[in-house]
Amino acid sequence: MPFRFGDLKQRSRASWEAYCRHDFVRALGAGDLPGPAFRHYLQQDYLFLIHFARAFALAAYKSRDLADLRRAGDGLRAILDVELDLHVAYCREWGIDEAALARLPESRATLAYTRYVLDTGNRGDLLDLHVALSPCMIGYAEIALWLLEQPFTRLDGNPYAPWIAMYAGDEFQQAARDEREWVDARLARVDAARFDELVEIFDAAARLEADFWQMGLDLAD
Ligand SMILES: Cc1ncc(C[n+]2csc(CCO)c2C)c(N)n1
Repeated sequence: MPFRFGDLKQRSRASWEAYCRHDFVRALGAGDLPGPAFRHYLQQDYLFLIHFARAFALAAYKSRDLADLRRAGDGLRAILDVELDLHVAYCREWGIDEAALARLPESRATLAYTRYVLDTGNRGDLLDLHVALSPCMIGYAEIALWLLEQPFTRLDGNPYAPWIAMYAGDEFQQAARDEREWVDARLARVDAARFDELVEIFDAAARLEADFWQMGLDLAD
């Protein structure tokens, strides 16, 4: 049986659940996440996105054919032209201006996660890097859809409703599906020993995503 993305989730179930069902996520859905926790998360996410963009540049470097090179280039451009602009606008609504973002000290959770992804890509190949990126790329899309199904989620008067709508929206859902397809196609060709290595990377990245939410809740530096 060829391996698929779902097998990565299955093998890392505890870490994946801890990430996707985190208290921060539930509070976003219920609309009762304290404002300072969201603001702290947003600020650190700005720094996260900058390193994430670098990871796509690394994916370009690690690409062996034009299709993968284009995919990496498109991902990098999407972060620079769409994601970061949206993020800065979102921060402004939450009273954080861009000059303040540029001066932010990086939290340990941001440092750990982003540098782990970059190191994984540096020492490994393009599949290692994509597996390290997949909890971010695919997890947020799953989280947004899950929230829309939960009885505790309310959208009326929820200050986080635009956040949920953005990740539940067609553009993000399509990007997540594309990523999943790419990973599925590559996983279909790996043996069990190689899959074990990839599970280790996936599990670490999922744990680091959960730590990122926790950093927001704890206002941790
Ligand atoms: C900690 C953290 N993890 C995941 C995302 C979500 N995300 C970041 S870039 C991207 C798609 C590429 O354009 C997605 C889905 C985030 N914002 N912050």
